[in-house]
Amino acid sequence: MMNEQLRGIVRGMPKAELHIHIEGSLEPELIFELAQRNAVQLAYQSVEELRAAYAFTDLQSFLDVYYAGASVLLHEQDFYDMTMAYLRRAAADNVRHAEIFFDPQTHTGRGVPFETVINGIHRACAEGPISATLIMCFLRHLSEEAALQTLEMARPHLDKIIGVGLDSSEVGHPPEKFARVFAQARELGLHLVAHAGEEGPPAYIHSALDVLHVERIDHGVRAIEDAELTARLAREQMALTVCPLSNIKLCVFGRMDEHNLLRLLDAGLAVTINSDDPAYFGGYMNANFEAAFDALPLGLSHAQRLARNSFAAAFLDDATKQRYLGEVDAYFREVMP
Ligand code: HPA
Ligand SMILES: [Zn+2]
Repeated sequence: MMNEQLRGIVRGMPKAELHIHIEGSLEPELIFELAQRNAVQLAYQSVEELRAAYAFTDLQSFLDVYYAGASVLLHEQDFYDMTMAYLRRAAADNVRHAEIFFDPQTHTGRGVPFETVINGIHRACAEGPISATLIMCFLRHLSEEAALQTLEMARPHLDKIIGVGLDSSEVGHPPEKFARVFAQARELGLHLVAHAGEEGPPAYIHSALDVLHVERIDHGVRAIEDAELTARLAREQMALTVCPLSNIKLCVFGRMDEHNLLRLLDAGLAVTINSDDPAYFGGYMNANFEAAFDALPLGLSHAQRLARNSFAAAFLDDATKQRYLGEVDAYFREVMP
């Protein structure tokens, strides 16, 4: 258990969030409010009954509930309200900058127009209390053809996204399946990331790097099973966007004191801490930091390193990045005993 002084420092430090699915920030209360507003019938009778369904055994058991929750999003204002609620909550945790994933296919598959989704989310980012940019994710359980069509739909909106990512059911859907769509996104000058090594094997991290040419690995915790890969990730300072509470809720690790976050840091990897789907996994950024710091022997120097890593791995221009890194260092000079 960390001491209260360190807890205060970790809560107050400036940080960036690089792994947040905006649909995963939809709180049960807002799901019910939107269901009522839009006359959508849910399979759950109450907020309590919905929350009771948040007992996951693996990634797929979560995704089934997560896609059901997203079914209440119909109008641009719904996407705006969801995103604004997240940005306000992140600001309260001293998140200065967020790079937000969204899953257009979850909505276009239900007949919601692509522009309804992106315009609502983007307008909230433009008006919200913190800096925020968007990464469009392809659902890997669907075909590469469907991903290519989604990239086509995004073409008139390229000024609203900074990159593309890959999420949903990992095992059985390796990065190679999306080689052509990532090549096209790269041609368009978009940043590239992919979920890899959450439930999938280290081989998926290799192919995310070598076939898709990603610039960050989302999760990546299974890298540690491959010593050569671990050494490469350290050598290349390839950022991992680790999500501690997510990993426990989805049973990637049995308990937080078994999480390999500190082992990854000790191996020299560019680890960051993130919330993934905060409405479903028990907390936003500071809850993730506190859960990790409570269970693992992490100290002040780790806190500073994690805060620095989050800005260093962000898709920001160099001057902005240096300004945030300077802000982190100034904060730690101030609080250092
Ligand atoms: O943690 C995740 N993994 C894969 N897909 C997802 N979609 C939302 N969260 C996740
Ligand atoms: Zn994720």
